[in-house]
Amino acid sequence: MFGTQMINDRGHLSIGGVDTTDLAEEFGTPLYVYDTALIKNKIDEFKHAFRRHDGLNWQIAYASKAFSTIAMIQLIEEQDLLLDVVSGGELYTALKAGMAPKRIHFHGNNKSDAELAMALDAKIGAVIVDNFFELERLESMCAARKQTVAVLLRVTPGIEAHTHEFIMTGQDASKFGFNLGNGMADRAVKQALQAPHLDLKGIHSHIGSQIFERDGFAGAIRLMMEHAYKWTRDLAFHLEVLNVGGGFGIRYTQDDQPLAIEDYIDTIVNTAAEECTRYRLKMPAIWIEPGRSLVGEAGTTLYTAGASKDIIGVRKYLAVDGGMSDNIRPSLYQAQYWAICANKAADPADTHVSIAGKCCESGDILIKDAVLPKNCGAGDLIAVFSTGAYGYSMASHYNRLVNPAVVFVESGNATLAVRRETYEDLIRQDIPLKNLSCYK
Ligand SMILES: Cc1ncc(COP(=O)(O)O)c(C=O)c1O
Ligand SMILES: N[C@@H](CCCC[NH3+])C(=O)O
Repeated sequence: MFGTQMINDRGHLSIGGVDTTDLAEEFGTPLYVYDTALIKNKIDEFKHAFRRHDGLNWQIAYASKAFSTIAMIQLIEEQDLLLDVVSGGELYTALKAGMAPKRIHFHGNNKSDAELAMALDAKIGAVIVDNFFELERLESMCAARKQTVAVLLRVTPGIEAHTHEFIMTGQDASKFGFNLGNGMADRAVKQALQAPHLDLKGIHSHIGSQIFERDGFAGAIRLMMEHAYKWTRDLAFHLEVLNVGGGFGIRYTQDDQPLAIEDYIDTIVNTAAEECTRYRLKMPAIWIEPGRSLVGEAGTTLYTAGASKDIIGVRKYLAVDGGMSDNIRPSLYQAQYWAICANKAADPADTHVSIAGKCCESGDILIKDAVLPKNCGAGDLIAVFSTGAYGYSMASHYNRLVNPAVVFVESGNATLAVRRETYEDLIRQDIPLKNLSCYK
């Protein structure tokens, strides 16, 4: 179990000192429950890992794509982190939450003019430029506004991180960034240096997500520093910032063994320092952008079990009141999760079942091989762990299911952070046929 999760004296799972059966009763299911103390602990672990490196200039920006709501961003601001956004919607949420614009960085491989204008209007801290199209547009938009903006260039180091192919981003064939290997990044640096309204601070790479090994980070940094050396020598460009993105792995199942946060940070900082010594470069500021590793383990989804189907000798299904609409990751990446029966948490888990979602897709299976107590069935509460990242943020309305509520729990208190959608919310943007002029 993670953070403040424990089995209380009623034999129930409790999180943040709150019994999950009480949460289900008060807020309904499906329900995303966030252990905010655990989020703060993770933030502290990252800060501590950096502070061990004396004299290092560092920054942590939370990648809000992992879980972006007003309350979450306010928690991030309160913890003194920076914020990454990748769309106008994420930027809007951040600004509405009161995040200081200077502390926001804007990513994305296809930012629209409207999104760039929104970022420039707000005077955000930095734009991470992904491609030549954006580089040119950003310079001309800034010129028209007589405004300068700090930029990093996203580079693709040509590293295949050991993770699911859908969440690898550092390989040569990636849709993201300027390739280091084929001269694209060199041209981008030259072009950015010549752009009078772009203040080139450094480079950024993000090699992928849910990474359990050091090699990918170290390899990417070596390649980036080799190029930084060439840019210093040939273009008199000194790298102020080396942003190595996010991607730090977390525990979804009991078999997962991610590195300690310190290990990731030590690898990053030590590799950068070694390369600076090798090339006689000044150590750049090290920026990171964790998403999953800050919020993933802090999130638990509570479902109520309903129908079951026992195909003797094949498989037993237990269906819950949510599914791929609140957690697309099992269907999209074959992601594995761990679940327990939250109201029978002290009972021995000895029966293999497939926890099925309620969407009209055979692939809507949350956990193919869960192990639950024998008598866990209709009406029981199922807790799926580590759903805090890319669950709520990737939720859909498939089958017109409403998005679940989100509650934050801490020190025995539970507070609603996002209301459950209503059926009325589902049809709010719909326009009746009789009002469609083309139909008349
Ligand atoms: C550019 C960038 N930064 C940061 C992240 C956050 O990654 P993670 O949630 O794996 O830490 C992502 C997502 O993978 C990303 O694309
Ligand atoms: N959404 C993905 C990770 C991609 C993150 C963005 N680059 C996941 O759930 O694992």
